[in-house]
Amino acid sequence: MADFNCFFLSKMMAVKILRFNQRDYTFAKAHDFSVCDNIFRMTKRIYSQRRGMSDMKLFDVEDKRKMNFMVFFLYIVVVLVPFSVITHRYYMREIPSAESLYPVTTAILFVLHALIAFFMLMQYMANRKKLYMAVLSFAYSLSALYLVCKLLYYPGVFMAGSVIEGNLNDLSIYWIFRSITMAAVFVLTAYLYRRRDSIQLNHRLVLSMMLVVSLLLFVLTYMLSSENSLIGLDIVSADERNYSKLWSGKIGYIVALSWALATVLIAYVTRLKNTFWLAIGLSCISYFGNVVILHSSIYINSFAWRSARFFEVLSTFFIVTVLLYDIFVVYKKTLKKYRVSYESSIRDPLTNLYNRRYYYDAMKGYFDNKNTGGVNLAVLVADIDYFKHFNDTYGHIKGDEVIKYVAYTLARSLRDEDIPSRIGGEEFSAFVIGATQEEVCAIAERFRINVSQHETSDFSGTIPEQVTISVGVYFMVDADETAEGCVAKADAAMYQAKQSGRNCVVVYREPSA
Ligand SMILES: Nc1nc2c(ncn2[C@@H]2O[C@H](COP(=O)(O)OP(=O)(O)OP(=O)(O)O)[C@@H](O)[C@H]2O)c(=O)[nH]1
Repeated sequence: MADFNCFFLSKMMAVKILRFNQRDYTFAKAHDFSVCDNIFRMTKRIYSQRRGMSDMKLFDVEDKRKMNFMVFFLYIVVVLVPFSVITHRYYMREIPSAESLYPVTTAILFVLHALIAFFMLMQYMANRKKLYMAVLSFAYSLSALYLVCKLLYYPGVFMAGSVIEGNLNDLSIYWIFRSITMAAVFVLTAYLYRRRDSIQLNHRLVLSMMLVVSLLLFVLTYMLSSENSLIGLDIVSADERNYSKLWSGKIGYIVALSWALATVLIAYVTRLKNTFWLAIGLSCISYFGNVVILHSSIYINSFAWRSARFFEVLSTFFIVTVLLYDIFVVYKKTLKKYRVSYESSIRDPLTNLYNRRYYYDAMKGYFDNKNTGGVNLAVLVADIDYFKHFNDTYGHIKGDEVIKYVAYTLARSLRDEDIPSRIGGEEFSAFVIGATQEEVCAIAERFRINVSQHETSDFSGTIPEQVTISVGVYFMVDADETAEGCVAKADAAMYQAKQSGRNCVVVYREPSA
């Protein structure tokens, strides 16, 4: 017993320390973290020794975090690095596909980013504590806006028969601003996630400031594009249609650095503790890979452009998948909770038989459906004989055991289609559907005999002495009878059984006039 208590005490401590570890490290530090750390390690050892015996859910958090980091590094080592190396090797190789592939992927990305923004906004609406979700939603909305603008620079997409060729300089300006803004918002997300428990955060202020800054950046992007002649940014040579000027300057490095910073911060602050943050981390590192790969490309049709696009699509795909998976998880959990709460609302907690309310509702439902025509219906009512004696002699806990035993025996004595219920303290009832009168009497008799033979049951060790029951049976004759009426008649027959000396089955007979 002492061991058992210690087990739970340790479990509580472990919860606390895990929280310190992941949520409030500074608080833990200020309160002598070394002590907590020792207890944590000790608890973990106790748990490890008990693996298989106890549920290890607590440490799932830790294990999952490590797993996510492994996936993260595997992605870098197995996908990102080899892809970048291959791309670097063949960066000049031109792919003869049309430039039209570019606006097609842009359109796909636009739809996906708009969807992500919508899903994240819904998550924020559902849980207003998650300000970082609103901010992320903002990042993807902005990205969708930039992507639409990029599409507008491909007039050929909208005009049948025209050549699909965009203004590469403007497209690059939009790409740079979209990337830098998104990376900056991811950095802000990491900060907000870290401060998610803080009540001082003014959501409206944060979101309004983001809106203003983003709009200013958007206007600046527009001003730098060819739409405006006052100021301009010339990064792509329009005649040669190549990007050597862009990548020889500092801009490429700034974009790459912003994504590197966003990746490190997201991984450090969130510790990739769940699938969502893993997806965000993978997304950031994919954007970083995107920039690194683009760095080796000069022509729009080069292999490097295609692989960079692949990483951008991949990065979006991670987020879409995890958001859809989240919806599935929430749906599954809600369904499970609903089932559990529904079951507990229709069951009697002591015996797990149906409760009185469900029992009467089920009978009424059966009568209302007019399924009664031609089907034999019967009601049994059973009461434990001298039950007060069990309570008085052995105490109420033993009395409860007797009730559980009789309920268990009732359920075992019935067929699957019958409905057993506990309708009162030590009173039970069953609705027997589609059985002949002989079969119903046989069921009632079987129930009575089974109850009296507790030595051969699973309860042999807990029932102190023989238990008997008195059973009343009523066969429904009139299609217009009510559930309460049927139970009352079976109850009357049960009282006759009590009067006849108990431990017997009596069938209800209409009193003669
Ligand atoms: N342990 C326990 N006792 C209960 C519960 N519900 C009702 N009782 C007790 O069950 C007893 C019912 O006793 P009575 O109806 O007087 O009659 P009896 O002793 O069963 O004798 P009979 O005349 O054979 O019915 C009362 O003492 C109630 O307190 C319960 O959920 N658990």
